[in-house]
Amino acid sequence: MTDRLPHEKGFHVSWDQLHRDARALAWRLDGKGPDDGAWRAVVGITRGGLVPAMIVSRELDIRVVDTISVKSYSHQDQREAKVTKFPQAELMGDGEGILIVDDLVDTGKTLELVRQMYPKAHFATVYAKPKGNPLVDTYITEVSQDTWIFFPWDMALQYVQPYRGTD
Ligand SMILES: O=P(O)(O)OC[C@H]1O[C@H](OP(=O)(O)OP(=O)(O)O)[C@H](O)[C@@H]1O
Ligand SMILES: O=c1[nH]c(=O)c2nc[nH]c2[nH]1
Ligand SMILES: [Mg+2]
Repeated sequence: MTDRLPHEKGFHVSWDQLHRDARALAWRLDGKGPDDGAWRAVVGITRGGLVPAMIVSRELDIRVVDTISVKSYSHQDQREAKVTKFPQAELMGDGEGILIVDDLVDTGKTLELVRQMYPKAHFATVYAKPKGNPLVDTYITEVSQDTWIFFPWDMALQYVQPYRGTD
């Protein structure tokens, strides 16, 4: 595929870069929980949030890990998000002391939905675009709205032609 995406820019993230950025996110969150700085649990938003959620839970030694599954549907130009799997209700309460982690926030539709359910949770993403920025409490790197972030699980190493081409 040589056509450009409808986004002007691409931000290609390697596994190594993602690992470093997710670690930086964990360190920023360290000691910031409401109960003597501690967090009760990490909840990853599937699927992209699972990798940073695992890294955060490992760095901060949080052993309680759960997931919430959010599926986005496109109806004409409107994106609508729906929860298809909930985390444990007794664990979550109103979200107090819970770290909810995703790989990125873009339009904010996903976090908007999850925030309505757990208003007291702390929302953390590795990357953020300006539209979704107000919905996230902590993030590491901001990219412009017209940038598409390519994650390592969506990419593979492949041959590219030399800049000057071949004979
Ligand atoms: O701020 P938004 O506009 O809602 O976009 C951000 C969400 O979109 C992507 O997930 P996606 O729904 O593509 O599913 P996936 O994580 O399973 O890949 C990404 O992982 C975020 O969860
Ligand atoms: O891989 C992705 N990159 C993005 O920039 C993005 N925005 C929403 N959903 C996304 N998925
Ligand atoms: Mg996602």
